[in-house]
Amino acid sequence: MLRYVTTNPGKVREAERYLPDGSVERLDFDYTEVQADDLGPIAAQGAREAYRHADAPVLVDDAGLFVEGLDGFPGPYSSYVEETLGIERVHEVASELDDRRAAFRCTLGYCDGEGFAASPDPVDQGDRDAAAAAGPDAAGEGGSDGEGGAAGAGAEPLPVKLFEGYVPGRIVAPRGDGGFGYDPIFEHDGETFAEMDTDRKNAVSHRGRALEKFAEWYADR
Ligand SMILES: O=c1[nH]c(=O)c2ncn([C@@H]3O[C@H](COP(=O)(O)OP(=O)(O)OP(=O)(O)O)[C@@H](O)[C@H]3O)c2[nH]1
Repeated sequence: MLRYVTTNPGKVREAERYLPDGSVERLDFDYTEVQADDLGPIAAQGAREAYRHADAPVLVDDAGLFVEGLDGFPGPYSSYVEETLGIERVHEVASELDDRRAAFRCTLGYCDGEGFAASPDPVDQGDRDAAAAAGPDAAGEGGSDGEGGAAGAGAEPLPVKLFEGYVPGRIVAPRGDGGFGYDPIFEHDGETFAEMDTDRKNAVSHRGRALEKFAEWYADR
């Protein structure tokens, strides 16, 4: 059984659509988020910590909103900024900007305590190029994020497989009641994410893109 590791029920609601019924359960575990200017190392280290905690295969979901006119802020700090400033104030700050383009990014980190057979990097390079404005290069493959392992100095870190998704949009005044987090102020293709139902959001969202890549790899592995 795969554990989808998050304290955020909104993420699980979206993820369930991609994973076969009964194959996944939520693990409400608040892993340590290392300080990094990118999501990859946070998801990788989180996956290792969650795997050690669960002693079972885990999938960690680290996400963030990258505002172009703010050089990618809040990015990896999105959760903290949502809790402290709140999304209305993020919108106020963004409304002062000439450039209100933004992107959501999601990095999934999978760890089952085993190594992975050599395979093409599941991170879609095209997505990454398109995301140039949305933050620094994020993803890599198992163990390539440079994090230390838990087993002690000199030990190999537990391998982690990363899957990344990205969606472009722009910051607008809040609209809509659905979704969670920054959804009301993030517009993609004329609609905010909070105006979309879960299926429609999944079809275009950063999390949907990352989950699609993960689900395909997971089914074939
Ligand atoms: O409008 C949104 N639509 C999304 O699809 C989305 N995905 C993430 N977020 C927000 O970005 C931060 C991520 O932080 P985050 O990855 O650390 O997650 P989190 O703290 O909510 O839970 P956990 O999974 O870490 O336990 C938090 O503020 C989330 O609300 C989103 N906002």
